[in-house]
Amino acid sequence: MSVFRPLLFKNKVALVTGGATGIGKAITEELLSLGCKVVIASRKEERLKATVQELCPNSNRLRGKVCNIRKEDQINTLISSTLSELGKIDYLVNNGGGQYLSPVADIRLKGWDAVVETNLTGTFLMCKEVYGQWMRENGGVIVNIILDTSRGIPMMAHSAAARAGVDNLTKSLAVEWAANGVRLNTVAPGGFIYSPTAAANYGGRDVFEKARVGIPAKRLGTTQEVASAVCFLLSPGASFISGETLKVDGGANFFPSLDRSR
Ligand SMILES: CCCCC/C=C/C(=O)SCCNC(=O)CCNC(=O)[C@H](O)C(C)(C)COP(=O)(O)OP(=O)(O)OC[C@H]1O[C@@H](n2cnc3c(N)ncnc32)[C@H](O)[C@@H]1OP(=O)(O)O
Ligand SMILES: NC(=O)C1=CN([C@@H]2O[C@H](COP(=O)(O)OP(=O)(O)OC[C@H]3O[C@@H](n4cnc5c(N)ncnc54)[C@H](OP(=O)(O)O)[C@@H]3O)[C@@H](O)[C@H]2O)C=CC1
Repeated sequence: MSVFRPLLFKNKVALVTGGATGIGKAITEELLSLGCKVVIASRKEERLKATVQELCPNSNRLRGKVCNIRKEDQINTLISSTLSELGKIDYLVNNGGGQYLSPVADIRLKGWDAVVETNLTGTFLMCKEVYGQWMRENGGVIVNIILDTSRGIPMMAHSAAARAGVDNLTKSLAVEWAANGVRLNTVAPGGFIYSPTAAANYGGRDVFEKARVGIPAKRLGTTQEVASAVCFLLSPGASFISGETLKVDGGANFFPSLDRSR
């Protein structure tokens, strides 16, 4: 059940990358329930179609658009087609991203570049394009999803470096674009938010279950718990918050026994 007041969100237009699965899908569901129109964008068309069919089969309040955030021309088209169909973009959620597990010594340059392009460069391009085409003149709110990198992330060093870059980029943009009415914040889920798609990338649910011991609450986080944080930061309730990083980790960051290398 949503904790937000729909009046604050009604008829807002939101663009959510990676919005067809996992955390992005929970954000999409929450925004739809609040009355937003939502565009979800990612690489795999079949996932987009399935989510549109599941969440909004009989209305065009939810649209799926294929876009690889590593491709500048595809981002340009995503933003321009959203604006021509829906007339505005009030909210951008840069949630699409990911990585693979590897010790640093085994990461090849091509793999490093793929992860940095996906997570850091992709977020930079999305922010720059939505600002240039809409938010510079009209304002808006951006939330960037990262990983909590505050203690480094062994086996995911490429992604940790890229996400720390996103966190810092967010702070610079929050200052540069404040006078244009644009707010940006970062949400940092702490490692273990269970979703079937996330688990599939890392060998199944067991990998996530093993993390319970390192979480003070002794449970995994849910995708809805990340979505709530995102919607708070999008809402007018956060209208004087910009450049901040909000961890959603059940306090795990303060729990020293967490062994992140497993
Ligand atoms: C332990 C639990 C952690 C929980 C916390 C985190 C959770 C999450 O983040 S959940 C989100 C999970 N979802 C994803 O990670 C999906 C998105 N990920 C990807 O798409 C890939 O990991 C990507 C970012 C690297 C992009 O892959 P792809 O489009 O396939 O990239 P390329 O074809 O350009 O490959 C480039 C290069 O990258 C290396 N590489 C890619 N995958 C792997 C792998 N599984 N193992 C080792 N190396 C990999 C490799 O060098 C590739 O080049 P080639 O060797 O020539 O193929
Ligand atoms: N689950 C967790 O414990 C945590 C997750 N996160 C982060 O949260 C975000 C969502 O992850 P989660 O929902 O768990 O996992 P998912 O694998 O379900 O989500 C990743 C999404 O990103 C999309 N995506 C990946 N690469 C690209 C690309 N190049 N262009 C466009 N879209 C892309 C994927 O769609 P497609 O493959 O169709 O392109 C997919 O929808 C990610 O950034 C993840 O790293 C952070 C901390 C913890």
